[in-house]
Amino acid sequence: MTNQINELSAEWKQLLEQAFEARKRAYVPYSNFQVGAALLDSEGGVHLGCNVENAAYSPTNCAERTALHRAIADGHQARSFEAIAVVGDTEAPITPCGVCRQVLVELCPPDMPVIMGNVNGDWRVSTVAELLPGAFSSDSLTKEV
Ligand SMILES: O=c1ccn([C@H]2C[C@H](O)[C@@H](CO)O2)c(=O)[nH]1
Ligand SMILES: [Zn+2]
Repeated sequence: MTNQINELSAEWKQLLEQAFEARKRAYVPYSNFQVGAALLDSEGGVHLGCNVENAAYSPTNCAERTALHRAIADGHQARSFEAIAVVGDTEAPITPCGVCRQVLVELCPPDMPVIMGNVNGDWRVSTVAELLPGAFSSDSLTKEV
């Protein structure tokens, strides 16, 4: 089920708008598919990301990971984030790829909202844990011996 943008809280609406702006910076000579992300930190700061592609394809960085890694590099603590918005030109609201879901699980709280939108203003919200059920995470590496 999707919703229209005017039903969002003001904070999430603003985050989606920032993701929409970040999308314009995408470097996408191969797919021509622009994606933007905006990550809200615990102090109210916003970290923008766009997808950055590569001729060798696999080094391509998605918008979500650009924003997350940028925030970590700027000194923010893993799992201190409050929300992320992502926007792409998809028919339904864009949905993060599997690699980004794994990175979201690593760096964000499990109940953190992921606000997914498209350029038409459709949106839906899920949480990090809902997007990757049964995730392999840091917990999986801790075993009593
Ligand atoms: O949630 C998504 C889905 C795709 N992409 C990028 C990767 C690639 O550059 C292009 C096409 O898959 O879109 C993102 O940045 N985020
Ligand atoms: Zn991705």
